[in-house]
Amino acid sequence: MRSATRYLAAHPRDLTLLTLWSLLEAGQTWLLGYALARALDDGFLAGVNGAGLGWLAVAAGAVAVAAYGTGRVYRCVAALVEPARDALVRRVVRRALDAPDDAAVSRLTHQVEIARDTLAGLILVLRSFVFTAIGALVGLFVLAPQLLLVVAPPLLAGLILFAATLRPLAHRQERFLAADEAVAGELGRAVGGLRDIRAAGAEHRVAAAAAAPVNAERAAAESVARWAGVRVLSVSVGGRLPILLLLITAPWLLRQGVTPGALAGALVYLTQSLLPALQSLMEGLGTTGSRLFVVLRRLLAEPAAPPPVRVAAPPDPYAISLSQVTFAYGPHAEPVLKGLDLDVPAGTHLAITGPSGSGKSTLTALIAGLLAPGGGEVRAVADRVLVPQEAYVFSGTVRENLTYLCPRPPGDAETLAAAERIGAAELTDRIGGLDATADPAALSGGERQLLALVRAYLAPGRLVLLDEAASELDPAAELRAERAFRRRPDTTLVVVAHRAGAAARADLVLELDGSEAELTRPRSTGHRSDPALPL
Ligand SMILES: Nc1ncnc2c1ncn2[C@@H]1O[C@H](COP(=O)(O)OP(=O)(O)OP(=O)(O)O)[C@@H](O)[C@H]1O
Repeated sequence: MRSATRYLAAHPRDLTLLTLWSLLEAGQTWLLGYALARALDDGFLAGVNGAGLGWLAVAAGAVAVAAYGTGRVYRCVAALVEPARDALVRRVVRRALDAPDDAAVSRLTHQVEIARDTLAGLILVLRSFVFTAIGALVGLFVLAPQLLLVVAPPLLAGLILFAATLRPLAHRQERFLAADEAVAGELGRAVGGLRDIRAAGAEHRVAAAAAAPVNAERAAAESVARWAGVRVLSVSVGGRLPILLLLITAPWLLRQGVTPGALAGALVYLTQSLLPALQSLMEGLGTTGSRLFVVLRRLLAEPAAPPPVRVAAPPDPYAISLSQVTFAYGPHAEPVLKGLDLDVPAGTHLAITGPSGSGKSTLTALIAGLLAPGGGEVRAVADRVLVPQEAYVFSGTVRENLTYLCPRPPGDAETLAAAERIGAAELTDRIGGLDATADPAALSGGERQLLALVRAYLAPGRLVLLDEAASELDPAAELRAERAFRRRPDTTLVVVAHRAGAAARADLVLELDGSEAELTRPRSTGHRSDPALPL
């Protein structure tokens, strides 16, 4: 409620327009009863049929004018609701990128649309009730103030009763939904294991376990039904009791000087305007409101953030230092790495090789801090950039794609120079320059990898981890990109390499094989003066 009020307060213009157009509706409500009263008193009952018909024509004209206003109202509601929907979509996408889960697509499509529709419905219903009530109450007062004495008290009592049901009913509906989900979860598990349940003769135990959530759901449903009953009572008190009272007190009202036309007009206000508006309000707030409440809660709930992996700084002169690192993907899984020690001096080019599944990507993820070791310690310099095999290119300009890892965007000359060094200059030209839009689907795997490599080159990381990041480039292009990183000042380069040449070019080679690891220095180095290597 608070965030909805804050949101509406942030859109004063649309809210003002909505109010102004809604006033037309209030005017029509008022005119409907008033014109009928006049048509009777000054027209048909006074024997002047022309005047009666004239007043009825005025009422009909008012309906047409109000219909125009209603059309405008819909536009204002759209202007209010669409930005809310966009904000929700942004939030859902950000959350899905931070912590992807299976429900992200449902949230993005189904739930956001429900939120938008229900929010629009709610604004329409609330607004309609407020303005209809204003129009009807003003009309009653204008016809005869005594009418308000009869109508206002039950109407007020009904509204108070209704307001009192809002919170308890919403809570009970939420409890019911939670109970419903618990039943679905319990039954889902049981259905998945039906064959085993029958084989083990465990039907009674499973049924007993399912009884608790089923009973809880039944109790929750009964509680919702009780409060829904109170809500129906509030419609009767607020919308129907005034009609009854008006009929019962009709003789008294006539004695007080209220005209028959005014009485008929009052009945029109009550039956044609107030009662339907009250019913829509209760229906709207009751069903739509709770739906919105539940959906928004889900959409806005923050996911449980995975605990950050802390990677401490390595001792000098190393960029990476691993001691006795053990890692397995599950408590009962074979360890991928077992007791691995590795010290990589800053400025070194390390190649990690080994057969498929030997743990090369796992090791780079541990160094990058994406995985936490099960045992031992991983230490690495803080500024790191990891380029995975699946290069990520998004629909945006080439410039945005190349520079989005830079805290301060580099100039165009620097960006183009980086593209040139990596060997992507021809590609950026072909796409249409830095301002052209990159279409990820139209680029080949190798082209996407080139863009990701330039992005990593421009990023401030002193430790660059290339996990088969050039696997789709031809050997010459791969060599060029690799050389660019080697020549980049103050850079430690770790390359996961399948090609033999890539390993031969490195200062150090870590060969992984099962849980064994061997660190060697290839014979053909000599392009760089290494600090004392821990071999
Ligand atoms: N998320 C995961 N959950 C469970 N097991 C995984 C997961 N990721 C990798 N593994 C397993 O861990 C082992 C090492 O995988 P990893 O991807 O690190 O090997 P790799 O040497 O990089 O392989 P490749 O050369 O094929 O890319 C493999 O047996 C793999 O099946």
